[in-house]
Amino acid sequence: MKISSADLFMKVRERKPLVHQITNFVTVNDCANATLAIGGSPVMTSSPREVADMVKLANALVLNFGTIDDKALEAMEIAGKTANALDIPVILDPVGVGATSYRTEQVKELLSKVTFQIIRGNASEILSMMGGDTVTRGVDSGELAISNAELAAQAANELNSIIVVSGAKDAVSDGKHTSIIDNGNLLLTNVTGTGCMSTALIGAFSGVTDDFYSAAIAGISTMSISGELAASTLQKDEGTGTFRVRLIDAISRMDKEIWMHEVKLSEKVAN
Ligand SMILES: Nc1ncnc2c1ncn2[C@@H]1O[C@H](COP(=O)(O)OP(=O)(O)OP(=O)(O)O)[C@@H](O)[C@H]1O
Ligand SMILES: Cc1ncsc1CCO
Ligand SMILES: [Mg+2]
Repeated sequence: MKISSADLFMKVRERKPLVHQITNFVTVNDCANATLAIGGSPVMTSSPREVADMVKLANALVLNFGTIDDKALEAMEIAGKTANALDIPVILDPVGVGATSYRTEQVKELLSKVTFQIIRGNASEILSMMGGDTVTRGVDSGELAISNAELAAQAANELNSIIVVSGAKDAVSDGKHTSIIDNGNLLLTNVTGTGCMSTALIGAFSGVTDDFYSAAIAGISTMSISGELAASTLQKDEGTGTFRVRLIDAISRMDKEIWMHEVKLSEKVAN
């Protein structure tokens, strides 16, 4: 598992996958820059009249619930169905699901129409997608009793998708295997969109392989390791603004060697 994720860095930079993202207006620019930094090519378009044509050109599709409205949801359904028909991987970021009934109902609706190869969210969002008691506050995660690894494994079985639960420890599961990534830095929670950007990275890696488990690990671990590296460069008079810029620097410098040196990845077989 470790080796196949490591090999994806070069593949992304060689192939420059086009990652079509229907995403939120808060973090759209950061997601485009994160995609470029890892070697992908972003396109962020959301008109229901255009998305079917755009997704046909794409290597991966990312659907992000951050600022959904009825028009964006219409575009997501069209793009998602088109991608499914063409075997283009679809990745969901269920931002804020659990906070309001609109988000929770609409994500269920979309799940019934579109197949997602990977779903990445924080623990509250993933729990809410399984019908659990909601602890999502706005777009941030609350405290849960269940570990991210257990949650990811259960959600993978229930939702029939590879699940990434991000947090202090990130977990990736296909329901049979669960991997834990013990990288990260608290500063990642003080800059908006680090979760959205990690989903964009997962999209880029999914555009160059059909090993979506390895793509999910590569994407989320790139964000967590880049957070550590960016934090380690901060001087006394620097804060979250500089951190945000250094984060993109670290993503743009990430490669197989750095990743192999920094990643704290453990794999276990669930149940
Ligand atoms: N307590 C923590 N300590 C260290 N790293 C963390 C912590 N919580 C989250 N992270 C890291 O922050 C990144 C984003 O994950 P997070 O769970 O905060 O996403 P999110 O809630 O969807 O964020 P957003 O909605 O702002 O985009 C991941 O790389 C994750 O590992
Ligand atoms: C702050 C915020 N609100 C809606 S989307 C978003 C970006 C982080 O998910
Ligand atoms: Mg999020």
